Amino acid sequence: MYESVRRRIEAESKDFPDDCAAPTGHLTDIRNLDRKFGGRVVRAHQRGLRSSQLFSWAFSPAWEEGGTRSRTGDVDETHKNFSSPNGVYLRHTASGAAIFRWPDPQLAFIDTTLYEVNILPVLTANCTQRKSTTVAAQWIRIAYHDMSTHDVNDGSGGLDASIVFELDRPQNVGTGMRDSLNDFTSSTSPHVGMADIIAMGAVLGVASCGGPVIPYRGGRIDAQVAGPATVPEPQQDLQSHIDAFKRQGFTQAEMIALVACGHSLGGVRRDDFPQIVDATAPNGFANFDGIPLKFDNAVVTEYLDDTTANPLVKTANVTTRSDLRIFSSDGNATMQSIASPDNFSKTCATLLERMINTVPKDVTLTEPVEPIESKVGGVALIPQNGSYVLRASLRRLSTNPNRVVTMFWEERNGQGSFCPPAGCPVNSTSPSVSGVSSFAALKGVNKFATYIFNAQIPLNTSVSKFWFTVDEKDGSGPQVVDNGGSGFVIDQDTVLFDPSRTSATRTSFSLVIAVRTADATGSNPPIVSIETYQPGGPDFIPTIQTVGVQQDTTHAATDAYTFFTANIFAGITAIHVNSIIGGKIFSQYVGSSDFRVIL
Ligand code: HEM
Repeated sequence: MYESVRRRIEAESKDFPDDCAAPTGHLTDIRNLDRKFGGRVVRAHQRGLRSSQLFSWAFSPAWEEGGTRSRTGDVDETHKNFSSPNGVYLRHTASGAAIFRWPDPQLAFIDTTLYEVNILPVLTANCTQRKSTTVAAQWIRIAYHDMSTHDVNDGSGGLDASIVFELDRPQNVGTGMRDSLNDFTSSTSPHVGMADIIAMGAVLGVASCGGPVIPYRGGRIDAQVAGPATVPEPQQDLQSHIDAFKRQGFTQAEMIALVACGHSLGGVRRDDFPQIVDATAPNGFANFDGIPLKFDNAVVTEYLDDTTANPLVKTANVTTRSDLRIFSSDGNATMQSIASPDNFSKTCATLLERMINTVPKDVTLTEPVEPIESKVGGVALIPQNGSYVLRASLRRLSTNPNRVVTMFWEERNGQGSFCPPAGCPVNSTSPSVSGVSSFAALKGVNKFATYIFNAQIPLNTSVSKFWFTVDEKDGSGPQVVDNGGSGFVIDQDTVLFDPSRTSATRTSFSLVIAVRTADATGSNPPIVSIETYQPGGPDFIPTIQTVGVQQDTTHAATDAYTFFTANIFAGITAIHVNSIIGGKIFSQYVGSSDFRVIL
């Protein structure tokens, strides 16, 4: 199936408009799909994106509606790319923060990874120490090295995870690179690749050591090949450093400040640079400043008052005193300007944000992703015991014991025949209260409250959409949560991932897909396959595979559905169910966060 769709993309790509029209509507063919993603499907393909990755994008919209790669600004905001000289390509919205329109697996995943109790914030919590340095220092260094391939002259390179192909270069010496990628790889998903996670690492690392909270945007695209070998090295002369930073998009003053910001944490390892760190250094490690567990201005003040032990300033090997040459290159003017804690923090916030947003010119980043106020997830429509069960959850950013959350749904068939005009109401279970990440706490979020719904829906009416009201019982009245007006649309009920019949062992999943029997038989048998996403192994490159799905009579045909099963490895973290039924393409994405919730 993928081959044929790929051929169609190639055949038809020449007359795709290159504008950013993003029509809504059903996904019926690949042409619409490409338009829906503003031409990105074809452009990504033309750039040589692996077709497997392309199809992860292409088939990513859960329930077809919404469009996963549609950025949060698509719905109601201005739609313009701004580029700054250093290759920061951002789409701006009037509101300034990303707007979550379910299903948007990209934003949902970023929110989960940054703000829920998750592996990345935990790994760097309270500026965790590791191998004489900190996790945060390792994560900031890898982000800079990955970004260093950017060239403002042609917009190529930048933070694109090309580092995974560059690890053997002397510029990237040190265990910190592989340590970091090992930390990151399980947190990737079809919509948030390694480049996005590297950028997240820098944001989380800085904040975890008491540094500024840098806004996080997603949307980077992982490179498929190595970039140029352009990471600066300590033995190079000042002019080559000025030239390198200029090519990356930073002026000389910005170079001075950015190096100071980066070298606020961590230090130099003797194993990696024996010519810089001598044998007397404790544990073979020389810190850049006297407060290595804090992202602060000590690297600047110690340099200015000459109490510094920064190895790149003081090493006996004059050739490798790169920080000294850089810091003093404008007569210390820049270092003096960032000597106060406040100026240091503000300058570093700006420059580090620019660093992580320095991306190849054809990448458009989302708006900053703040904790999502009303996050819908775990949605599944399951044929069961003579009706459907519609499962869904609504996560709110605070708890309130008085709050009443009600779900409403509307029929797909025979509208008005079953539900009143205001929709069929469904009560939630008592909310489950969960903790937040340390990063969410810095944004003022202390607890999540999640409301779970199980709506019984007749098979003959089915469901077209659902929405919620949230009443805080504080006199302000119920607030409608309806996905920006569209409701949470269940686009189709022909092919449904069935979590209730799916089973898991320690090593595998037996995934069950329900196909409506009327469409599953006859002369046009359904074609169902599952594309699976498994995060990268030792090479840090994810595996995307297509798995065949067989009709499975161990689940007796019932409730107008026939069941298909695929056996997949338990290490899979996301799936796309792709099918052609009666000549129509159907797609359902079940992302990592929902995989956990639904199963
Ligand atoms: C001319 C530019 C630069 C040079 C020559 C340079 C050089 C170095 C060297 C030699 C190390 C020691 C690495 C090791 O021992 O394995 C280091 C560490 C580090 N660098 Fe830079 N660097 C530069 C710019 C930057 C920038 C711009 C950043 C980030 C904004 C940065 C962040 C770091 C961090 C966080 C570490 C500590 C890593 C750890 O402790 O594991 N560096 N740098």
